[in-house]
Amino acid sequence: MTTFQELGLSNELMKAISRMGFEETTPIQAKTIPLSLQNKDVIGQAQTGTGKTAAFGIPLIEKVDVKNEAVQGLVVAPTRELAIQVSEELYKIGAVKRVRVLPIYGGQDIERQIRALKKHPHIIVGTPGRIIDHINRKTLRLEQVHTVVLDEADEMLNMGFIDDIEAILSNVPKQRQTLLFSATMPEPIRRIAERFMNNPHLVKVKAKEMTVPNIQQYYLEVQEKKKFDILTRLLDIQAPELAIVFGRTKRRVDELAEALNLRGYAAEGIHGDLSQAKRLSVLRKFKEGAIEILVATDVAARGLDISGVTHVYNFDIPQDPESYVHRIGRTGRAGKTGVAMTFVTPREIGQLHNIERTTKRKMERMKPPTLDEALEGQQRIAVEKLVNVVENENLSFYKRAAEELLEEHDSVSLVAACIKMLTKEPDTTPVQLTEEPPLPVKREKKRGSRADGPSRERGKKRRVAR
Ligand SMILES: Nc1ncnc2c1ncn2[C@@H]1O[C@H](COP(=O)(O)OP(=O)(O)OP(=O)(O)O)[C@@H](O)[C@H]1O
Ligand SMILES: [Mg+2]
Repeated sequence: MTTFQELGLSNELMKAISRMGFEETTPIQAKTIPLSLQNKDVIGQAQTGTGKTAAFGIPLIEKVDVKNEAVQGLVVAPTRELAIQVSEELYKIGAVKRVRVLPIYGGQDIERQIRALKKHPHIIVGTPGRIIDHINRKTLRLEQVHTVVLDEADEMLNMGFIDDIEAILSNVPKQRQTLLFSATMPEPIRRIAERFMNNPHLVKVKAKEMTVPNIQQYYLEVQEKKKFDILTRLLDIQAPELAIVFGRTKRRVDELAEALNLRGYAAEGIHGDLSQAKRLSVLRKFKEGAIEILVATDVAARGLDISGVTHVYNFDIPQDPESYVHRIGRTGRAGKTGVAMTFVTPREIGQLHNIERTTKRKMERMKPPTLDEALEGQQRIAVEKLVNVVENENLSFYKRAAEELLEEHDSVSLVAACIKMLTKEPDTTPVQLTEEPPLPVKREKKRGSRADGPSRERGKKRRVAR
């Protein structure tokens, strides 16, 4: 284990890092921070939730000259939510040093961003489209940028952002450092990376499997028509603290969120067709626990770090192994445990094996639970609630009534009645979901072909809207 002290960081950074509660470096941080501090180009690959943001954020912030008012660092991320989250983490790392960090992304009032850009941020974190917008309007100047980070670089290429990235990089000095981070680095990205980078060091945190060991992975073979009933039974049995349910298309996400609400769950959907304000408010409510289930397309699969996500459900099997790795990586972060459940229709078993081959990890088969098992699950939750009240609350006010009741009824019947009243019986309200055709059988990964409708943003041909 390496401590941050051993990396020779400034006192300002040390103070900020200890305020963030980080004690030791994670492996990717220990391996890449020294290289980045020496201005080397780095391709960093490590499992989800293992601190890649700070791995590029710490050296980036360390190298900022706060007296210089020019933009010195540029971080590019594939989604708006991720740009915001990364900028928040960089802000924390740079809080003591007083580094100014600004997120810029589509869907936010451009005039407001222009005003914020005039306040001389040192670091910009943005999505490709909006960064280009500002470059073209000359409201963002990048001549003094010394470090460029591409977070989730492979996803940006999947989404067809390659031309945008090239355009952005052509506005940044050639003598710069380029850092590329992701949990997955399929071969094509490494080749393309060579074009953007100068003799990059490939740092891969050695792991037997592509996914973290603290996520339990299961699959359930389920007929398309039965998926929804099985999902709600699982929710009743597993009682996740916070859960993310991934669906394949925007329509699917809308329908699932509505159906879950019909059955009494606090769920909301997030996908690329919602307004930015709506996307942010849904995510905020989820983080605060006001909704317990986030239903999402792959737009929420990458990078998002939400503590308390205990379960990920792949209602539809992901289109490619990389997507699987990132989706399930929304749980089991920073050493916590998590559970991932993937539904597979009989015709999609080939895709399941394809995922297992790539991740080098077998998912455990789980039998779909019955309605009785769901009821047992709910009963168990009721019992836990009851025990919790017995052990932790002051019941003196209720004891007299209890004693009177016990004179007329036996204690077992009374407790059974309490449990019955507290148990939420599984809801079987009928719901309507449009059937999704199974994924086509394919061995080769096809890029940029997620069946999630055409993109509305800047409509390039390979771009995927989610
Ligand atoms: N050294 C550390 N000690 C403790 N916690 C850390 C450390 N570094 C990062 N973390 C925390 O771990 C969590 C995951 O970090 P981060 O989001 O950077 O992961 P990631 O590797 O980028 O994952 P993904 O591949 O999903 O994007 C965050 O909450 C972060 O604050
Ligand atoms: Mg990340």
